[in-house]
Amino acid sequence: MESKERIRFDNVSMQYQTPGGLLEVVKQMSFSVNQGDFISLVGPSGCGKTTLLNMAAGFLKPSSGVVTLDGTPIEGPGPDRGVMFQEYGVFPWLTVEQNIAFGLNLKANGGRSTQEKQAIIDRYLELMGLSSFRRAYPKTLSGGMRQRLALARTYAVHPEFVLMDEPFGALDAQTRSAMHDLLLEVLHAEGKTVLLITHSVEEAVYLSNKVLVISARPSRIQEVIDIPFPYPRAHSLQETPEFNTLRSRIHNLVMREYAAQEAQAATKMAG
Ligand SMILES: Nc1ncnc2c1ncn2[C@@H]1O[C@H](COP(=O)(O)OP(=O)(O)OP(=O)(O)O)[C@@H](O)[C@H]1O
Repeated sequence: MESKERIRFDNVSMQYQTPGGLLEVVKQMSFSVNQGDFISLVGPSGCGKTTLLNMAAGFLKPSSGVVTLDGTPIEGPGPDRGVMFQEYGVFPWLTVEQNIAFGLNLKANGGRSTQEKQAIIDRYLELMGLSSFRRAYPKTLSGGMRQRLALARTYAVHPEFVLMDEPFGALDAQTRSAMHDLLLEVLHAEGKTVLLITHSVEEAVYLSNKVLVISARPSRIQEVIDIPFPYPRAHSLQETPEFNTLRSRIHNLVMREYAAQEAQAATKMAG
């Protein structure tokens, strides 16, 4: 059964004004994000993935076309959409606990009593294994712990949508893998809808129910690949032939687009 459409990119194009002229980044792209989807965007560097995420977040408007949420054009950011960027997105001047509390104390997320807020903070401290570091400052934490704190901050305000731009890129393989499972656990418990940008095809296949391969610029959707594995998922999935078949299929598609983008860049240099 197809679930309800929530976010829709409808014939979206984006051009940026650059010193070298108008750069056509996204071209007439249409796709939907349904309730409960975990969609990964993969594609060559500079193909416009962050641009698309920023449109869903409400930080950017398309040059033409429209991005809607439940049928209404997105006009700006909102507490229903939690955004997590590559940089960890934690405030160095606040303690772990204050970082998690930050979003909860914003007016847009108002309406909760002090006890309710404390219960949410305690729950995420516990879930992310940060309880004994509640009064620590981010600089005293490891990369993985800072990443968990960033996730806790994003989740604490209970956004319906989690929009993530390469959130695990800087982590070592083990921490990354632990973060994947933690993410799947929280999503399973709280039923969120996710858009993730990643350069790791493996990560995309392991986490998503759908992978969008974005083409070289001007970008279109090259292919939408359904990932049929049921949730909850376990690491052993990554050892199966089915997983590897999908991984190499998507990898080949992405490599082709990387090559196309490189060729474009080379032509430009030569011209
Ligand atoms: N505000 C801007 N002004 C001009 N050009 C921009 C602007 N923002 C992005 N670009 C350009 O648009 C293209 C797409 O950028 P975007 O960050 O969306 O790509 P991306 O697919 O997320 O890249 P990466 O995988 O490297 O993070 C890039 O060539 C970038 O330099």
